[in-house]
Amino acid sequence: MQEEASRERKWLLQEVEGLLSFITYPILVVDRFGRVIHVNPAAEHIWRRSQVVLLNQTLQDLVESAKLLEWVGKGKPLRDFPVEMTDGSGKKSPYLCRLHPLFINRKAEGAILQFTEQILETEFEKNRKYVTRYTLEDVRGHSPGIMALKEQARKIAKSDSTVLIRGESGTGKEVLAQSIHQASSRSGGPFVAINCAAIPEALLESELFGYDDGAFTGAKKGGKPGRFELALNGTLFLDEIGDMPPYLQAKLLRVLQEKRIERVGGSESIPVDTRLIAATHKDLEAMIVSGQFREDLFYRLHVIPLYVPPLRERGEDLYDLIQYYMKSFGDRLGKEPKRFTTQAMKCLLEYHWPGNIRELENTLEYIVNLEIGDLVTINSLPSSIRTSQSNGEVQRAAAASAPAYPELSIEQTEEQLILQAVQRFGRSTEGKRKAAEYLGISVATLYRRLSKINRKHPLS
Ligand SMILES: Nc1ncnc2c1ncn2[C@@H]1O[C@H](COP(=O)(O)OP(=O)(O)OP(=O)(O)O)[C@@H](O)[C@H]1O
Repeated sequence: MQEEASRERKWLLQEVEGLLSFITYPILVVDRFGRVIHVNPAAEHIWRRSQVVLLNQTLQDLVESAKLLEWVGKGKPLRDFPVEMTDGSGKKSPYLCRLHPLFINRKAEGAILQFTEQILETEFEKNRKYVTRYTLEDVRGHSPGIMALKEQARKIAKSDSTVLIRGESGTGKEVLAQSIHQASSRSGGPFVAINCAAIPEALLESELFGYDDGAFTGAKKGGKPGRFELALNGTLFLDEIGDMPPYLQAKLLRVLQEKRIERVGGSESIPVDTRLIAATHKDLEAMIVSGQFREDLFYRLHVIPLYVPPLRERGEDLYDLIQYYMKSFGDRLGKEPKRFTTQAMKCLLEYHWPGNIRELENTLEYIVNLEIGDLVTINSLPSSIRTSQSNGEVQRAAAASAPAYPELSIEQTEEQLILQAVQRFGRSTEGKRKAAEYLGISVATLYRRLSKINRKHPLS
């Protein structure tokens, strides 16, 4: 068994090395401390150091960005994070970094980093970056909160007013922003996103507004357009707006009022025709009170406020999302969808999902990857969910509220479980199908048991 696992590991490692060698961009795999644990030949080439040498280095030795290491620890993906790197010939150049987090038991333990030289970016890649992946059809869920949100989004998509999307991290704010762009008359134009928390403060201004020739040392010859200009005739998505520094808040307010920008170091006033969608998980009202966020900017952004509810308030959607991700990861990995035991499904349904849909997605990816059998049991779940306090609390609360006396017979317990499941999923045909799956019995058995219960207690 152990030999088998070791063979499998060796095989996997060779596969990974083979795949990495095909990629012409430098790639680093690092652990959560930034220690390099894997590199590809393109990385050896750019730093002109062999794999053995690079494996003894850290991210900080190779890339000039303290913030990048912070993001490795956050476990969130990043696109187009600007960094500076000194290559093997001593030349310092700007690069864009893409980060794919790696998890063990759902804890961020490292990341895969890919670097693209900014000036080497092809036109194709530039355009690809500004294309959306999601439409309103992809905003999954039928809970009242999500149905109302989708309806609101459909209504406001056509207007050009500024939208402020609020909601906890991982609830799908960017998915919603992309969907609004897709449903708008600007859908033929670019969707340009920028994460105000991910871009180092010193670079944020020039990223947003662009810069003119000679604006600062190291500036690209001929200047560079900012994201406002790149989003011409399209939508600009300002993610994590609560992290925008105060001096840029003032500048953004002016741009929103005048609909014109000036590049850093430039004097020309350039008209901008862009719809703005901002998003944040922060409490902006509290930030206004503490002087961290400008009240006038808040009201400029707050024209159309939208709120994406957290997953724990979308009980009706949870079951469908679990099945959806089970199927989608199954398809991706060439595996048949697995069934859940009642106990495992109960645990997932009762968990409080602090990381929202992103956490659910990671959890299902974990299950589909690691579960060898057809049945997902409680032991197949990440330990953090199995042992989570919320589940413990639910169990304790259930135990506390259960009548101490009289004890129920097996038949009565079964009746109760069936009635609770039907109550949870509804009495429609679809609801009964879900209830049967939740209970781990066939639909026919559920119907038989229900008619038996109905005969015994005609009013239940
Ligand atoms: N309604 C949905 N249906 C299916 N998947 C979704 C839905 N909403 C979000 N997701 C998935 O959840 C993940 C997180 O979504 P997204 O990045 O939009 O969240 P966010 O609220 O912008 O997060 P953050 O505040 O951390 O930036 C994505 O991988 C996305 O595919």
